[in-house]
Amino acid sequence: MKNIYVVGAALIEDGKLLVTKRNSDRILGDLWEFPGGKIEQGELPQESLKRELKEEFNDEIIVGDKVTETASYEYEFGTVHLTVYYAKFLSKNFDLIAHSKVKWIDPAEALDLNWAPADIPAAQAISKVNLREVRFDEDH
Ligand SMILES: Nc1nc2c([nH]c(=O)n2[C@H]2C[C@H](O)[C@@H](COP(=O)(O)OP(=O)(O)OP(=O)(O)O)O2)c(=O)[nH]1
Repeated sequence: MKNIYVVGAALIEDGKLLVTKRNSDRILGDLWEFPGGKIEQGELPQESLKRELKEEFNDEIIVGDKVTETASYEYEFGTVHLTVYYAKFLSKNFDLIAHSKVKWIDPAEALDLNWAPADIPAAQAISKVNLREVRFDEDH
């Protein structure tokens, strides 16, 4: 089975979480996810995340701590190992290239979305967090 290493960003602002819906024509189309993508050879996960957000939204981000441990899910096309990191925007262009929809939600609402299956542990973890208390290195 093919292993696919993926990073996602839990982008937060004013206590809200940004969630994105995958375009219909992609693998796992129309499911909600954390924006991000595959880790490429030689990249640190945090570097992949910054590159993906630049590609997908044309935005710069700051990457913080992991939301929870890496979750693995066996899809028919391979096993995705997904790690989600807290992040925040430095710019906000939001060019929608890979997504059909984005919205800001309260953490508790994360439990109601139709997520890509690998995302469910991270979504559940975030649903219990007061996002206003999430700190980034530069805040210390
Ligand atoms: N970006 C992202 N991908 C996820 C999440 N959850 C999840 O199972 N995946 C899967 C979907 C894809 O198989 C893989 C990430 O690849 P990707 O986002 O680059 O999407 P893709 O395969 O459609 O694009 P490509 O690089 O092949 O062009 O991980 C998530 O929260 N974010």
